[in-house]
Amino acid sequence: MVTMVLPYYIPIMLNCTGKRCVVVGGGQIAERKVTALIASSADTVVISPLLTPHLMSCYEKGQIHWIERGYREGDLQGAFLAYAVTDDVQVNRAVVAEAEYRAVPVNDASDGTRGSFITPASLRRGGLIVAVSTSGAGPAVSKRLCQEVDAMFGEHYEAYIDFLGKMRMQIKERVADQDKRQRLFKKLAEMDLLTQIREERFRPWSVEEMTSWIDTYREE
Ligand SMILES: C[C@@]1(CC(=O)O)c2cc3[nH]c(cc4nc(cc5[nH]c(cc(n2)[C@H]1CCC(=O)O)[C@@](C)(CC(=O)O)[C@@H]5CCC(=O)O)C(CC(=O)O)=C4CCC(=O)O)c(CCC(=O)O)c3CC(=O)O
Ligand SMILES: NC(=O)C1=CN([C@@H]2O[C@H](COP(=O)(O)OP(=O)(O)OC[C@H]3O[C@@H](n4cnc5c(N)ncnc54)[C@H](O)[C@@H]3O)[C@@H](O)[C@H]2O)C=CC1
Repeated sequence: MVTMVLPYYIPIMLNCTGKRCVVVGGGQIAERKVTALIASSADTVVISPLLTPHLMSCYEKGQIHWIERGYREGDLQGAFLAYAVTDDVQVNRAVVAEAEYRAVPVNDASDGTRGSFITPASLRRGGLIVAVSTSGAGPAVSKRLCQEVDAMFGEHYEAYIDFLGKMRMQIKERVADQDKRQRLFKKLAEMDLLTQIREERFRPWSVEEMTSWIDTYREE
């Protein structure tokens, strides 16, 4: 019998804004990783002798830096995050080795188990992120499951998440007592707004409505 032990991955949400993220390789897979980095306003550096037309247009628009050559040891200096996404397994291995030496988190697209992190399939609704991973066992399945979840979550989730964020801010501003805050957050999470959202009856609250809700429930 073949036994396969998958790594026990820890899911995290990484804030790459303004951070130097180095992508080694400029092909189709690099394109996927770079698209996410650009969206996150990372300081994205692509090292590759060639770029896909899409990556070239990102470069022309000033969305990425491009180092037009093959990878060299030392390229990960000052990196916050690294992706080894060339079609040359040896190069990807060398990138991973340098990343390990420099303690930079690294993704190896040609062998998930070699890098320190893998990329889940994901969907967004404003601040809501749903990420799906199979720990590398079946990336295409991650993609399909994510599409299924995508179909379950209507566009209205964006308004809901926006509402949650604003309410949380109001509660933090107005309620100093830790226990009271906790109770309000719990109450907020329990409110059946999702039914309203699904039935398209959800209407964003005004600040006055938010503060009056807080005042009503803070002493319970
Ligand atoms: C380990 C991981 C490392 C990483 O890249 O982070 C990895 C590795 C590999 N993928 C391979 C193949 C494919 N990958 C996809 C698609 C996606 N792959 C993604 C992630 C990951 N892929 C990480 C694990 C994720 C997890 O399971 O949790 C997604 C989710 C996110 C993204 O890439 O951004 C993205 C969907 C994006 C979307 O939703 O659209 C498809 C399907 C398609 O492209 O339609 C195929 C072909 C079908 C197949 O092979 O299953 C191969 C074999 C290469 C070869 O043949 O040599 C390897 C190498 C290996 O097996 O280690
Ligand atoms: N993680 C994933 O979802 C998937 C991963 N893969 C893996 O990812 C690898 C890359 O796939 P694609 O992007 O489709 O390949 P591709 O052939 O489109 O692109 C390869 C890129 O690597 C660059 N490159 C080659 N040697 C280099 C070097 N020494 N230094 C810097 N850049 C160099 C090339 O210029 C090219 O831009 C595949 O070989 C495969 O192992 C493949 C499919 C899915």
